[in-house]
Amino acid sequence: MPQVYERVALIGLGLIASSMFWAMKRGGLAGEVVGYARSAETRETAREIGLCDRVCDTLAEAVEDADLVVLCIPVGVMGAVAAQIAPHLKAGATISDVGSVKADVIAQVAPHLPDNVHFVPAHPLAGTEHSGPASGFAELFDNRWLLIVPTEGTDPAATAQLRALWEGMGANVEEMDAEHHDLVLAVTSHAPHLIAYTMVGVADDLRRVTDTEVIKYSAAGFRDFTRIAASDPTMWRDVFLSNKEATLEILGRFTEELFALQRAIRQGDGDHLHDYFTRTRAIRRGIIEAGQDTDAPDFGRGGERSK
Ligand SMILES: NC(=O)c1ccc[n+]([C@@H]2O[C@H](COP(=O)([O-])OP(=O)(O)OC[C@H]3O[C@@H](n4cnc5c(N)ncnc54)[C@H](O)[C@@H]3O)[C@@H](O)[C@H]2O)c1
Ligand SMILES: O=C(O)C(=O)C[C@]1(C(=O)O)C=C[C@@H](O)C=C1
Repeated sequence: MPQVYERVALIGLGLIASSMFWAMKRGGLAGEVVGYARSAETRETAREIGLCDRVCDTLAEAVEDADLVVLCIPVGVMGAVAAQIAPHLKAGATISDVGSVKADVIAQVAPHLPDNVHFVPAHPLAGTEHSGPASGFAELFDNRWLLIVPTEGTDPAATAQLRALWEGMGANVEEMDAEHHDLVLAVTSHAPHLIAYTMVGVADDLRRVTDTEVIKYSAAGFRDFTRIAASDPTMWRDVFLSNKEATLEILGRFTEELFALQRAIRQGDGDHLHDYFTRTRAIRRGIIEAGQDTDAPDFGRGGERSK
């Protein structure tokens, strides 16, 4: 695979940045990858495990001379970090991010960037419940979606170059506008995480009250919830505060459906329950019959997976 950028700077050395580093190395996609982490402890770990060709102690040192700077930090601090790096960016550089929310991140970051750089926001639809510099792996983005969310005036050549990088890291790339992205992700990722956090919290409260062994004897369905509910608290606090409107919209709809199911159970309305579960089963079967990985929905835009 040919080199796509001469020098890449990764800001924040957690799950996504470390996976990007290993994926770029696997594909020979960057000449040099430098990294910056806020805490000395993370920088030390990064140096120990060989994460990044060079680990920098300051933001300024990391971004100067970088052809691509990727913000791999929680969405709540994107604006503050953009303000700090802005004076040190190289003319012509591309600035991107991997944040789980797009409209708010664009609103935070764009005003700080000088006119002589390109801003190309992006979001990989791939992750795990783990975080930190040692949690990344080269295969994380293989055959997963990467959504590029161009802003007004985003340079097509800069977008094409970023697309080539993500394709080189194994992802299938599509473009989407920020508002649509945030609504889709509220349905497919943000609300499900909040529901998982709630379910695990309820089970834990129940365990404390009754002293039964809810956690110990948890069945497979609940275990899946506990995996999701183990995700990083800072990242998810920021996601909900940042994608407030779309998440509240979806949670409102969710609550209405939940009340309807609650009423059906109370009234012994088996037909309602059966019809509902038949409809949801058909959705999953439809996805499988269409030959799509359930991890990579098509977002109703006719997008075909290229691999
Ligand atoms: N984890 C996932 O499943 C996933 C998937 C796709 C996108 N994302 C997005 O990617 C971004 C990074 O997530 P992650 O999972 O790699 O998180 P992580 O917790 O593994 O890493 C985040 C890193 O950012 C650093 N950081 C926090 N505040 C900072 C600041 N003010 N200045 C500099 N560094 C700071 C942390 O110290 C940490 O090293 C987030 O915006 C998240 O929404 C996460
Ligand atoms: O697989 C997981 O553990 C994830 O939570 C990954 C997941 C998701 O919800 O699918 C989480 C947040 C993202 O922004 C993208 C992907």
